[in-house]
Amino acid sequence: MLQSFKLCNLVLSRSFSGYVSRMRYLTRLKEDDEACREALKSGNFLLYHKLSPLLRKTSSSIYKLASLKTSDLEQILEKVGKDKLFVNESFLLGCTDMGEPQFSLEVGDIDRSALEQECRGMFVDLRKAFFMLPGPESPLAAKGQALLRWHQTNCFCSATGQPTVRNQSGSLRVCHSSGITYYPKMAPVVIVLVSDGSRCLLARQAMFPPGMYSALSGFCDMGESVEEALRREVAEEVGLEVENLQYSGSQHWPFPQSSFMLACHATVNPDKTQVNIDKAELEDARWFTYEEISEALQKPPSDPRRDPPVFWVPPSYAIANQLIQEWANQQQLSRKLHGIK
Ligand SMILES: NC(=O)C1=CN([C@@H]2O[C@H](COP(=O)(O)OP(=O)(O)OC[C@H]3O[C@@H](n4cnc5c(N)ncnc54)[C@H](OP(=O)(O)O)[C@@H]3O)[C@@H](O)[C@H]2O)C=CC1
Ligand SMILES: [Mg+2]
Repeated sequence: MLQSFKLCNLVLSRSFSGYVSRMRYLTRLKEDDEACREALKSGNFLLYHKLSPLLRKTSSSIYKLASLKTSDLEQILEKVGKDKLFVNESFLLGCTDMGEPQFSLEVGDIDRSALEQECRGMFVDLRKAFFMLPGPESPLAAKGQALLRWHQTNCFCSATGQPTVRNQSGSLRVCHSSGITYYPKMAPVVIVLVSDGSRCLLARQAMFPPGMYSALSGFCDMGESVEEALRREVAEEVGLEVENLQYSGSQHWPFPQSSFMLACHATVNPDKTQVNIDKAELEDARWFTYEEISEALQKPPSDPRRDPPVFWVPPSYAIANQLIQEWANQQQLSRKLHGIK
């Protein structure tokens, strides 16, 4: 018993110190241009063509993010007529579990099909890539795109109009004229699954694919807490007052631009569930039963051409799905406790 406890502690402390040293290494790469240039010599590179990540089919016909080593990337660049120093345009993303630095590089000014051929892969729109990639790779693909997009849209100082200059890692941009430093930003968004105890409230915007309903969401206003934003959004969009907020988790969401999703559960008084929809924001909002939700969770997204559309919920990579899943699990448990089938 004692031995297994010691072993467990050893494993934990090893992985902990491994994690800590990786994070310290990344901090150094962010702050020290010279160290980052050195790291580029032994990096792993994710390529994006006009913000679409490069994917590669593995032997088992599964798609993965294509990750190229520095020497391979330099060779490919030379073959497509680009100077190998172009690797220095990359941005630092993180590092692998083995401590190898990872970078993202936009190659949109190089011929797409020549690159696809040389890299034995294909550039895929990020929304499609989310459906194709194994779970843990989607957030990395999104992070790489978000960082590239931020640099592409923050080339000038908003105070002076002068060009901003990146550091080597891409963790910031500086305007040398005003001295202002700009850091990559995400917009905070609250997302909430409202329950009345036995049903949950889902809504759809007119732009959603047919049949898809999701949890309520909205951008935080300047100066608001998560709790304030969440209560306001629910009041604005469906005219209800929520209570008992409970934090569930968070997610970086790249569509259409970088949002930082903060996901919560909340309840309403079961006697005050009449929704009053803000039609400017939402096409519909409805209460769904446990049976409807558990059926939707078990089936893949509906065929968008089906008429009338079938109800479905966001796919598993969206934090809305996590909220809905958690609510269904909690309902299932409480039904079991009360002997309901
Ligand atoms: N991962 C997930 O599970 C989910 C993610 N989301 C994401 O959450 C985000 C917010 O959802 P949504 O319900 O549409 O938000 P809101 O309810 O706040 O409605 C969008 C409104 O906010 C405006 N807006 C756009 N960008 C910003 C910003 N950065 N700050 C403040 N206001 C802004 C828009 O104006 P206009 O368009 O007129 O410029 C629009 O009127 C979206 O990016 C969406 O993709 C939503 C649900 C699930
Ligand atoms: Mg909204």
